[in-house]
Amino acid sequence: MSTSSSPITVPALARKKSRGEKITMLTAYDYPTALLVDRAGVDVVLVGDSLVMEELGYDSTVPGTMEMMLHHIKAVRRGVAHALVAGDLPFLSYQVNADEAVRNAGRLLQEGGANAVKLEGGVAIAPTIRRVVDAGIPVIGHIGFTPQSVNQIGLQKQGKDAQGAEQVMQDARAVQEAGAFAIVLELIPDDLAARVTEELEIITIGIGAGPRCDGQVLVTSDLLGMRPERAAFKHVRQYAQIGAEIERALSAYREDVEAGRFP
Ligand SMILES: Nc1nc(=O)c2c([nH]1)NC[C@@H]1CN(c3ccc(C(=O)N[C@@H](CCC(=O)O)C(=O)O)cc3)CN21
Ligand SMILES: CC(C)C(=O)C(=O)O
Ligand SMILES: [Mg+2]
Repeated sequence: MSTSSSPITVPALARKKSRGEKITMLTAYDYPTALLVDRAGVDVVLVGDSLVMEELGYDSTVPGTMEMMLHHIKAVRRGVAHALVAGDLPFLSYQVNADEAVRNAGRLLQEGGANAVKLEGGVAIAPTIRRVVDAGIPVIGHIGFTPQSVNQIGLQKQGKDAQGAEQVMQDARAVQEAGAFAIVLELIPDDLAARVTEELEIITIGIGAGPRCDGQVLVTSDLLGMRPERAAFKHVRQYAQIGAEIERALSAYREDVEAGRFP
C-alpha cells in the first residue's frame, strides 16, 4: 500500500523488505528540510547526530548532547507527516548504563516525537539495546564505522580483513538478537554488507556499504552538495550543487545592494 498517506510504521518497513522493495532513509535536522524529505517519499527521516558536524560545525559527533538532539528532532517532527522519524542517541547518552539508555531513548520519543531511536555498537551494546526494546522503543542498530568512536578507531573502513569481517558479523547478529528492527551498516566492504544482509532477518541500511543492502541512507546535505568538499567522500553521490547555487544567490544580492540595483 505504498500509495497510502498514513504514517509509515515499523511493521510497514518490515513488509516492504519482505516484498523485496528497497528502503530509503535520509537525514533532516530542521523543519524545512523535513518537509522536503517527507514530500520526496523517503521511508525514514533520520535526525542523525551528524547534525553536530553538519549543522553545528563541530569536527566530530562526539560533542553531541541530548539537548541538541531534542531541539532538532522537535523541529523535524513538525515537518514530517508520512515518514518514520528516527533520532540518533548522542555520545554518552546510552553508553554509561542501560537505565540511562532507556531514559534517554524514551525522551527522544516522549519529548522529541521520534518513532524510533538509533544507537551505535554491536556485541558490547547489545544488552542495552535489549533493555530499550523491552521498554517499547523501536531500535535501529549501527555497526561498522561508528562515528562516535572516531577517537578509538579513526576514520576508516571497517571489516576489511578476515578478523574484522568476523567482528562485523558478530556485531550484526548481536544487534538482531537484542531486538533491533533494522541496522545501519556504515563503511564496510560491499561483499561483507551483502553477507550480513543475507544472514540477518532485520532490515539492513547501508552507507558506504555497497548496493546489496535492504536500504540506503545518506546525509541529505551531502547529496544536495551543500558543501562542495563533501563530494570527495566515496560514499556520496551529489544530486545537486545547492551550496554553489546559494553562494551565487547571496553574492548576487550583495552586488545588487552595493550597486544600487536592489531595492
Ligand atoms: N556530512 C556527513 N556525511 C556523512 O556521511 C557523515 C557525517 N557527515 N558525519 C557522521 C558520519 C561520519 N561519516 C564519514 C566520515 C568520513 C568518511 C571518510 O573519510 N571516508 C573516506 C573513505 C575511508 C575508507 O574507505 O577507508 C573517503 O575517502 O570517502 C566516511 C564517512 C559518515 N557520517
Ligand atoms: C550517517 C547516518 C547513518 C548517521 O548516523 C547520522 O547521520 O548521524
Ligand atoms: Mg549518527
